[in-house]
Amino acid sequence: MTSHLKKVELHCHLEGAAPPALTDAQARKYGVDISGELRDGAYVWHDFASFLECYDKVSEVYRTEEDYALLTETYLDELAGINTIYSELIVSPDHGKRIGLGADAYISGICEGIRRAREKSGIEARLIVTGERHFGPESVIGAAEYAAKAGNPLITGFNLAGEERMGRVADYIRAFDIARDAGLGLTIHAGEVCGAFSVADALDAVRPQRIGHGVRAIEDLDLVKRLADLGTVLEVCPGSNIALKVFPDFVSHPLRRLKESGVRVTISSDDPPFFHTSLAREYELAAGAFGFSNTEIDAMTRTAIEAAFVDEDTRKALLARL
Ligand SMILES: Nc1ncnc2[nH]cnc12
Ligand SMILES: [Zn+2]
Repeated sequence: MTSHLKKVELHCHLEGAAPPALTDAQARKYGVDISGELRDGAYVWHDFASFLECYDKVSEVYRTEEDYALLTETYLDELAGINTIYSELIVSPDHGKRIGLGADAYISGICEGIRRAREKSGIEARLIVTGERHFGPESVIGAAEYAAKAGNPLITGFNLAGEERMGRVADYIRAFDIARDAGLGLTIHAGEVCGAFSVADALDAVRPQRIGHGVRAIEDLDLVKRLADLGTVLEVCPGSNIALKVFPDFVSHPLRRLKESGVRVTISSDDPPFFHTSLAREYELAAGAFGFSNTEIDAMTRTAIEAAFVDEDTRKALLARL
């Protein structure tokens, strides 16, 4: 049983956390036909590409600052309700721009949601601005420039998400240089849809502190040793990996092998309702499907706090709450 454990999440896409019932209400409010993407209370997709399309379409029904405040508050309230003390939300100012809301209002709504949730439960949250590979390298540079110039203390990291099969990490070095120079923490989606080469690419081109997923590093044991030696933290999302068929089942999922090889691993939910999961379920899977003891799970949560993109005072306070 893990319900009593304190929890931390480093990898959750904000729009990917949108509860289907809320999305349905939003679609009705704006008169958007979302029946192709949302049916019988579940999001509809059949592979990684159609998942990304579904994600982008769902995002389109969140249109105002208040919509984003509500979405953020709703998700953080859910996390706080399962004893989560810290959450990093992956956000995409490009989505704000695409719906005509604009990046500033998009971020401002999200920050209001964080403020409301923190006031109720004390949950801490930070934002990881992401560029989306499938929006092209120029847009990724734009996202990095936005994050760097925002001067928003809640924006503490930069990520690269989206279609991993589009381009190589080296094509995005400029964006990461901008983010690094601004003092942002760096993480990259790699080794999810693409194999070990993609994780090696991320280390060679950028050397981020963390990697989103990274689980297909298991295909190259020298690379696994490199990750362990560097202390790179993996944001592992087992439920997402199984839903997207990165691995056929939990028995073949490499979370335990990576941990036992000395790689620093953490657990997150990625896009919970899209993958029929939740952070609560991911912690239960860690105990059930992967057989970790509560002490081992607490150690992963501690690793997540150690790797969180926060100032040292906040890190100390979070460690004290564990
Ligand atoms: N699992 C995932 N991989 C890459 N990009 C994403 N955007 C939302 N979820 C994602
Ligand atoms: Zn992700």
